[in-house]
Amino acid sequence: MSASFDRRTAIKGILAGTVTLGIPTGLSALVTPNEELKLDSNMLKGRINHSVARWCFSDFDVETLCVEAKKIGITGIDLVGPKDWPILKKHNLVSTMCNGAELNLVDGFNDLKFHEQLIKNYTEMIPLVAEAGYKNLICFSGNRRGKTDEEGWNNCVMGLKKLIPLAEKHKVTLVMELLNSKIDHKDYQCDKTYWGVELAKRINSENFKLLYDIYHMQIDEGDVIRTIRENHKYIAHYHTGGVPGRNEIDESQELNYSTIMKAIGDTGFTGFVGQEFIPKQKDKIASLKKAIAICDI
Ligand SMILES: O=C(O)C(=O)CO
Repeated sequence: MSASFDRRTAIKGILAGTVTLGIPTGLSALVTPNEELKLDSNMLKGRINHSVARWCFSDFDVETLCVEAKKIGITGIDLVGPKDWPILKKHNLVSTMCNGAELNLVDGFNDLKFHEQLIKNYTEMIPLVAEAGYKNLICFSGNRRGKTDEEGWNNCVMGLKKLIPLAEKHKVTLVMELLNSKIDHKDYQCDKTYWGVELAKRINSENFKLLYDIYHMQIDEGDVIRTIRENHKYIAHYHTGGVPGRNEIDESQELNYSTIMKAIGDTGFTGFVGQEFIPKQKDKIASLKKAIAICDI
């Protein structure tokens, strides 16, 4: 039996539902760049809830991204604010990680001088998120700027604790993103899982959690699966991205996303995994489709 016959048989099996999608040696290894991957929402196993980060697909308008995302089984769009929520609603998609209350990534809750503006922004945004029926609102530590871990934790606790009663009342979770400070976000303070987890422990509310960005954490600390297993109760959301380069999450990069997804699934996670890679291939939707196939476990 030729290798190409094997591959075609396996692809047919996937389409017929007799071969499992997302196995580590599976779909990504079976589909060459020239072969179209057939994937639609009915073919997914449903153990992972899929979303996609709006900014990575900024070549498309929000409406087009909604249409294309829906076709391949994505049910949420990450990092959109109130202006675009009506478009998502029209397509029955969830705003899975709302944004719009943050100042930016470098000026965050770890610095008292930003608290007045941040508390105003989040106090206005939390009820809007709840009214729209959404759950997660992103926030950032901000850059360290010479602060010790302890100073950063204390300042974040002071600012965030003022918002937690409102978040609890509206059943909205404030989600702080872990970003790497080695390559992409030099000096960002919430750059290691232990730092975010310690903050979550001090805030001690189900309405404060972490966004574990697999791309960023592979760069800054590695040890992805063990870290997820040990800390999943503090994690509300995951982001993907190929390492190095933050491009496609396929065989061109170092992480085994199918295995990571299985580990996430095994923790009983019911939130969303957002694709947050910058597609390098010309057909960006084909890249997104393949990412969903890899993460469908
Ligand atoms: O800007 C980044 O690097 C992010 O991951 C934001 O979500």
